Amino acid sequence: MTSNKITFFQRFEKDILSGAKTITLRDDSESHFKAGQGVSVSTYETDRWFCDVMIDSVERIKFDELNLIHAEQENMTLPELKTVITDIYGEIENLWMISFHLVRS
Ligand SMILES: CC(=O)Nc1ccn([C@@H]2O[C@H](CO)[C@@H](O)[C@H]2O)c(=O)n1
Repeated sequence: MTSNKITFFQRFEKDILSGAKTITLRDDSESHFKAGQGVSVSTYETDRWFCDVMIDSVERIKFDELNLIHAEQENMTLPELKTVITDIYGEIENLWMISFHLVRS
C-alpha cells in the first residue's frame, strides 16, 4: 500500500512554502510517488501537516550526477546538498528526484 503522504524535516518548511524548494531527493523506499499525484506534506519531527503538493515528475538520478541545477531547486549550494543527502542516507548511489509544486497551505 503506497502512501499519499510525505514528510520533510521541519527546517525545509519555509523553503517549500515559499516555492524556493521544488525537488526532493529520496531513496528507493520513497520511489512510489507518481506524476499527477496529490500528496499531503507534514513535518518529520512532529507529523504536523503544513501543505499539499502535486508531484510533477519522479526520475532516477545518481548521487554523482547531481549538479548546480539540482542544488538551485533545493535552494542550497551543491556541497550543502551533497552533505545533506549523505547525512540522511549515508553513502548512497541511487536516488529518486521528486519534483513538486505547492497546491495548498
Ligand atoms: C525520513 C526522511 O528521509 N526524510 C527526509 C529526506 C529528505 N529530505 C530532504 O530532501 C532533500 C534531499 O534529500 C533535502 O532537501 C532533504 O532535506 C527531507 O526533508 N526529509
